[in-house]
Amino acid sequence: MAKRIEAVGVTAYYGQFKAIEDITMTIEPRSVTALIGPSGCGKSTFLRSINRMHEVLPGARVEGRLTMDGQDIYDRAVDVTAVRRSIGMVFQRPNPFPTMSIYDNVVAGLRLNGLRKKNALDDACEKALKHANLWDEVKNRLTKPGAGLSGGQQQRLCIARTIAVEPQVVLMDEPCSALDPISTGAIEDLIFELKNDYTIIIVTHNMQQAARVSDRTAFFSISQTGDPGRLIEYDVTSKIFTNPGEKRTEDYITGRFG
Ligand SMILES: Nc1ncnc2c1ncn2[C@@H]1O[C@H](COP(=O)(O)OP(=O)(O)OP(=O)(O)O)[C@@H](O)[C@H]1O
Repeated sequence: MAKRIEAVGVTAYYGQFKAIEDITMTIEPRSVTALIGPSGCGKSTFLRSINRMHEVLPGARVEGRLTMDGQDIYDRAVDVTAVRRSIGMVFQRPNPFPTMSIYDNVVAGLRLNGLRKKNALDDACEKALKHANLWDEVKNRLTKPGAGLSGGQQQRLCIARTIAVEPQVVLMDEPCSALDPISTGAIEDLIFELKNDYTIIIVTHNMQQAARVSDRTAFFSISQTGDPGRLIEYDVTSKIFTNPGEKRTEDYITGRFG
């Protein structure tokens, strides 16, 4: 299921503004890769370039090459919907469909893909909720609204919704920033389990979180306001946090800037 993502010379623009420049990195399957760096250095822009969400904004475009197991994500022959289905995304704020039940939230993507059989939907719903460590908490109220869950439960519901369609890669944009420490711990445990099956890329402002959950860490930064974000250093997480190769990385992780 999990696939390797390769970025070669990826540059992304909002109109004339170059937000990131020349990002080259390989993201290994069945691993967690954290993207860290000061505000505005382009972490989210890079993340959204991976599943072609960036281009949704008017005037936004991506240059360079992004591949998933060697297949060009931006190839003209590629179906954008298929890309977004195979590269799922979890956002900062839990965003369950507010009027839908827990069950309908989880199977929404499967229904969009044409799955209709009740047994198959039931099985997929249970499997995704179990995988998201939410089943026991919601199994007796599947028909109740997803919006009635706590913030942390809603985020796990969104993760269940994302993995129900069995993506190959899961992108997470600060998935815990709206959650309390206990819910954050539950999501971090879940991320650790999910990496057995998925390639996970997580943007986080929380350095301890990056150190706890990721195998590799990419440090992005900008030289000055108006400049594009660049990848400064990318290495195994323990190295980035104990013995970084770049002074800028060290300054950032020790809190000297950012
Ligand atoms: N919709 C947009 N239109 C124009 N510029 C944008 C847009 N979104 C982001 N930018 C700019 O692109 C640059 C990179 O933004 P991005 O959100 O990717 O950074 P980030 O590292 O994820 O920041 P943060 O940590 O604050 O979320 C910033 O200068 C930002 O102002």
